[in-house]
Amino acid sequence: MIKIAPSILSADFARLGEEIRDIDSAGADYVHIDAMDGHFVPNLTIGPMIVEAIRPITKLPLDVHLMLSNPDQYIADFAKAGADIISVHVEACTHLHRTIQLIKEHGVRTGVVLNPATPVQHVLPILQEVDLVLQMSVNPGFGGQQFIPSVLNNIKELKAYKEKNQYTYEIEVDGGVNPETAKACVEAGATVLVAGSAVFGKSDRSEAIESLRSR
Ligand SMILES: O=C(CO)[C@@H](O)[C@H](O)COP(=O)(O)O
Ligand SMILES: [Fe+2]
Repeated sequence: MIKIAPSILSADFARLGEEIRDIDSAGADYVHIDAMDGHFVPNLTIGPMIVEAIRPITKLPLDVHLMLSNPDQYIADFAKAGADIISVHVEACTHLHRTIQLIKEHGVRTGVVLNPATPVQHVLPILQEVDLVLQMSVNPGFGGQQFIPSVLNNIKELKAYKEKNQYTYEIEVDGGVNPETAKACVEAGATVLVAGSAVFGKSDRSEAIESLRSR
């Protein structure tokens, strides 16, 4: 069963609580939270205080995608705020293994993220250690961008490596996912689909989530 992780970056922030309750009752599997620092990516968004505020609203796992130049500095804060999964960009981590261990020490599930132009080879040594691999299908920083089809090759490689080594990591795709691009992602091996505009841009969130899941 494919999991759907609506990205609250495209939610109405003035009604964030209601928006999260809405996707929860509409059948979302995770709440995807994009934390951006204005340095690693050219945008500023959500910090641990917002994660803490969201935590009591839903029992869904909070899937926190860190787009920060120095993720180590904030992992404890996001963990204490209630994150269930914390994913860090391989491009931002000088000592990736150490960063992944730090997330584990806080009892949080771990994820590693690849930008569209990052070769899968860059994460192979860490795949044994992570619960999730997040393949970006747009350049990170903004919602509502167009899907980059070349990432499908990365997804296929991640799936093949997982099967060959009998690993259990989830393969999550993030950026420009809609019912059309979702089909290709799932065929390539994606198990979790992040969708911002394709869920929050629609008035009927149940229908939006279902059309992604059934693509
Ligand atoms: O991490 C990011 C963007 O950097 C994403 O999670 C976006 O929020 C996805 O938005 P859509 O492309 O689905 O509108
Ligand atoms: Fe994201």
